[in-house]
Amino acid sequence: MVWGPRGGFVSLGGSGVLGSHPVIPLPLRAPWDAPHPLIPHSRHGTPVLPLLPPCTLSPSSLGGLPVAAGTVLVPNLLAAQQDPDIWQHPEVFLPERFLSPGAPSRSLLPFGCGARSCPGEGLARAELFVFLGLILREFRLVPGPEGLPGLKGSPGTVLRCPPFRLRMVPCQLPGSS
Ligand code: HEM
Repeated sequence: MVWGPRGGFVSLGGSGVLGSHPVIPLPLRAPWDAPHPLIPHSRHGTPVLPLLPPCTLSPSSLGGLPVAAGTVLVPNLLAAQQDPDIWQHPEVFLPERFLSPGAPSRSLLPFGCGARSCPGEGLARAELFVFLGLILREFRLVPGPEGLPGLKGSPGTVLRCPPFRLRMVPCQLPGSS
């Protein structure tokens, strides 16, 4: 999440763009002039849960193909979010991709979709916004000598970011002494 547009850093510490209240209110907008585009992107490209195996309870169809009851389907969210037909340069951290009017935001599926989509999505988004906002406001994030890890993630049941070192330098907010 410390990757900034085009591989640089996101660092808002000390800029005052996120206000100075102890708690960042949700309606507050990020400096890219749209509601926190970092949040969709923080899950874009590398969804936390890349593979989910639901099972059909009754006969159905998918893309015109019949699916028998009891079939285990494995939708690949990772592949969907890296589909080059929908996303330009899906491997690159580009939060501004969500700002343009025609942005394919509905193709972003970190929380799944349909009847079984994640019921915790609202809470997760709110938490991400508040905690990420606070961290970015209060600290300047400086990478260790090894630099930042790539954006691919370590495969497993959940897709994890490989370990890396980061220094969190407290920032002086404008107006505070
Ligand atoms: C960044 C955080 C989170 C991510 C990326 C995430 C992602 C997902 C995904 C992809 C699914 C499967 C959706 C599907 O099958 O189509 C799911 C299901 C679920 N999530 Fe989350 N989730 C997050 C946070 C949470 C939180 C905070 C809660 C609860 C407070 C939660 C509760 C659930 C539950 C109960 C299900 C199962 C829904 C069902 O099978 O009907 N999740 N989540």
